[in-house]
Amino acid sequence: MHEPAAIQDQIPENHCYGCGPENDRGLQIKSYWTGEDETVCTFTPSPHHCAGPTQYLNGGIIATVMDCHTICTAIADGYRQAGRATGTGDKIWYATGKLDVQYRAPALIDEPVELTAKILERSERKTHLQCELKSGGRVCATADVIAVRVPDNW
Ligand SMILES: CCCCCCCCCCCCCC(=O)SCCNC(=O)CCNC(=O)[C@H](O)C(C)(C)COP(=O)(O)OP(=O)(O)OC[C@H]1O[C@@H](n2cnc3c(N)ncnc32)[C@H](O)[C@@H]1OP(=O)(O)O
Repeated sequence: MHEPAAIQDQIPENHCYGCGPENDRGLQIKSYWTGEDETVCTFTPSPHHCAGPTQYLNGGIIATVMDCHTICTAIADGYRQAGRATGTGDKIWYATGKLDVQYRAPALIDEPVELTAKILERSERKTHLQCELKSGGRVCATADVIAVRVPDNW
């Protein structure tokens, strides 16, 4: 069961290409909590997001949606840990310190991809997450991500 609002719609002033509602030429992914430490996102590719062969999704787009889904999860978790609703009070930002993607199978361009993110560990300065991307019912990519907390003026 999803919380009513997407995480990205609660984070203010985000112009990110992958996840910023303020970027009308961006991918505008939406992520939702499914549990204490887990989130999901469904992304529907457009034909121009293709790889060399037109039936498969481009690897950079795969990395982008995994990056944005996990970093937005870390940001929302930062607010949760602070005991605040996402986007309220002083801004909490995380940037990608590490994004290690394993491409395991080609992802189809003409089907939505399903992403899950799981928080493995968190400390004051960083959050360690794992991400899985499925297409056509199989795992096509996994990622190991370190989100690092950055100041508002980053
Ligand atoms: C207003 C701001 C907006 C921000 C973005 C909006 C995002 C919206 C959503 C966007 C979604 C898309 C998001 C994007 O696209 S974000 C864009 C892509 N990312 C970047 O451009 C990041 C560039 N790098 C930096 O700014 C700094 O190097 C960062 C901030 C990453 C670290 O800075 P700094 O070096 O000063 O940090 P520290 O030394 O105090 O270390 C702190 C802790 O972090 C650990 N660590 C650090 N690096 C790594 C690493 N590579 N692997 C493993 N661990 C690492 C480190 O060991 C330490 O841990 P501990 O020893 O405490 O245990």
